Amino acid sequence: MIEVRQLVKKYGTKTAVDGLEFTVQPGVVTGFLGPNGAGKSTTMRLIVGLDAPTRGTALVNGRPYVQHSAPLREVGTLLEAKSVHPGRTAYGHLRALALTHGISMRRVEKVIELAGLTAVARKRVGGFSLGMGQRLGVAAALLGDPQIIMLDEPVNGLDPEGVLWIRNLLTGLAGQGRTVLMSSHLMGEVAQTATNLIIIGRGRLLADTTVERFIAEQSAGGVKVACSDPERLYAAVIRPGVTVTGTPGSQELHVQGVAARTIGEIAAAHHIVLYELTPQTASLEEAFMSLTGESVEYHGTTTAPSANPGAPMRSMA
Ligand SMILES: Nc1ncnc2c1ncn2[C@@H]1O[C@H](COP(=O)(O)OP(=O)(O)OP(=O)(O)O)[C@@H](O)[C@H]1O
Repeated sequence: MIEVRQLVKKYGTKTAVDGLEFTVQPGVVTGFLGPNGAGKSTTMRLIVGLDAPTRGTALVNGRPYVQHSAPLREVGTLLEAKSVHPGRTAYGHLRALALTHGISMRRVEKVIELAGLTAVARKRVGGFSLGMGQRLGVAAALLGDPQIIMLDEPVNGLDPEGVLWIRNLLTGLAGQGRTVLMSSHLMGEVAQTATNLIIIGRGRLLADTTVERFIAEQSAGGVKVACSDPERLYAAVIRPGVTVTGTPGSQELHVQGVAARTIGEIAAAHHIVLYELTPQTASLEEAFMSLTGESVEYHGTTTAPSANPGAPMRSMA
């Protein structure tokens, strides 16, 4: 378990982490999200004692990281600024780490295999691709067979096979009861891999929830309907509290305030053929954007094209 309590980190006048408070539970993968500069990497560095907090505490398995006698066995980390000597081989790097932590060479072989690095284990790290470097970083994180695994952007640079490997690896580790915290900017990946979510913006906690609940809460909702006679369906479903939008001439309607099941029943009762009946849920990406819009520190200048959501169908009443 990771427990972050009233954590603050200031760099001069800049407050990178501003009173964060959350717990990362064992047994599930927790996604750690936030816009650029939100304070994710700083928080992770504070958790493993690479930086000292200005105030507050970060505990791993009940103690500050530095107080563990064999921290590599407690917490495995992949943080962005991983420095591996380019002249070293993957095996040499892991072997050196293992020797300083009393870890067996059998375990070194095991993590090399687990990370899919067997074919390149005796090659120099300087010639590794970004993806191979990531795999080596993950192998190093797993070396001590830790109960807590914390990975900053683990799928960065990985090809689709590598992304799938990380997904299965992390869910497998969580399934063994370990605590897994991963940061990522790839929302689709987080949605597929994580169960819990911690979202921060400008160093503050914005949400401590589950992926499912977060998407449900942030979704505008409604039901997309395509049918043989939208004007008759409109007349059949409309009542106070119900909004129906659509474009005249189109078979599609967007209905808010009536459950999909009820719309289906109404359509059947009126002998209207339904071609589509889809409850609308936001993607994690859309939900994230709607929550963090205010907290984005670095804005681009591109304007998104208009979504043209369609006009309310008052004229069809
Ligand atoms: N050593 C440092 N000195 C000064 N400011 C820093 C330092 N490290 C981080 N910061 C600042 O603290 C804020 C949080 O940075 P951090 O790297 O933790 O964010 P992040 O959420 O990991 O961002 P990204 O998604 O871009 O990696 C940023 O404004 C950053 O510029």
